[in-house]
Amino acid sequence: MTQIVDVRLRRILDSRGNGTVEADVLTESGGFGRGAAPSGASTGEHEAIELAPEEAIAAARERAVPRLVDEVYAGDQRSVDAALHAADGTDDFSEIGANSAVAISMAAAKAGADMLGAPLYQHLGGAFRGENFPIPLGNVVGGGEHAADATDIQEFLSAPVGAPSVTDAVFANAAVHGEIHDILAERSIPAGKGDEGAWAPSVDDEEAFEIVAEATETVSGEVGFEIGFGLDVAAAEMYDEEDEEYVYSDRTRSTEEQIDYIAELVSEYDLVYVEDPLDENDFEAFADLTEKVGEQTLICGDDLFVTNTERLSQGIEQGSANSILIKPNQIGTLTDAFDAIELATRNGIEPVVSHRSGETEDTTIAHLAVATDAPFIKTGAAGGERTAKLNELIRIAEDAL
Ligand SMILES: C=C(OP(=O)(O)O)C(=O)O
Ligand SMILES: [Mg+2]
Repeated sequence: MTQIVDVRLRRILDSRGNGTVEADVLTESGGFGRGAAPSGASTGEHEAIELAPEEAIAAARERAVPRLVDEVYAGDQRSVDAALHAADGTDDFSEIGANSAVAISMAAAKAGADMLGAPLYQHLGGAFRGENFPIPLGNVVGGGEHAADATDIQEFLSAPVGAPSVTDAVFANAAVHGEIHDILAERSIPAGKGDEGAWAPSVDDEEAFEIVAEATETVSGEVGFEIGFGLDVAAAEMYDEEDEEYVYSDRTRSTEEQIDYIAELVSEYDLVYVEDPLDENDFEAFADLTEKVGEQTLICGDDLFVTNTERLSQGIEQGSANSILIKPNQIGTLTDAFDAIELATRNGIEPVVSHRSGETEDTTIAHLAVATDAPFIKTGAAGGERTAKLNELIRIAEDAL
């Protein structure tokens, strides 16, 4: 019933106005699924390879489509993703592009769900998925690779950890985003937005901490539940490999100083989450920091792990982190993303399902987070390609009751 009979690929726009790959998968009995690849700006060195969309589409048409059409069932996700790996033949999707692979993988999952008449989260998670909903981490102030002349730290993330429901949490993050707009106006600080819709004011990190702490406290008082905040430092982007130091606008920090700095920030601001506080190849420094503050906060590996089970296994062995970011396009298929989540969960590592800075209206990650019972999802606070996922979470929560 779910045998794939057609795969169509096209180039569409992403939220940065760049081209990306969209896939349609059709099945024998009329099932239909559509998936679109996101794209990173602060990409990890060890991610699967994104090709130019035209190149990825041509390669996938030649190598992957013949292995899928009349060969594989869309309802059997592991077979779909195994066919994509076989078609590519490398370990980083450098032949067909991780952008083609992830678009097809997500489209096939949706076609499978369509045929079964189940919502995607149900198809992926099955009857025994958990009953929890992810807490959304909302990017409210940012800079780094996502905005010029703004903060050194890439993302300041509102974290409504006390929200009674996913809907309350989504609206709380939007309120924090709005409150920050007001604070910036009061201080006469002009602010455009970065790639993910976060405010990108020309302030130093210290002032950004002050503003985000004030905004989360104010909104928390208004809504009556706890809203903390966290960071994506994206430290690999500021690490100078030759001089072995972290380069900030106003100073540099050695690895030891960076560890101490982050530990101080965790205590001072009660941070609930810190992503990529250190360089993407420094499993050891990550372990030192996790040893120091892992009881108080989540130390999350994004560029460190790149959703890759081999790198995650090394991190587990060395105690490098207690959380992992999950980005399906970093590894190329939903199966690989699921395997990373499963390995993490089995080892007490909290998975955070995540968008990319370049996004589309695709909502697969909202379903993936619910299907896998992930405790967090990072998918922005405002902006159409971000609210696509947040609004889908609200619908899923209503549907799942
Ligand atoms: C979402 C992120 O940014 P990008 O997609 O640019 O890697 C991130 O670093 O977590
Ligand atoms: Mg990151």
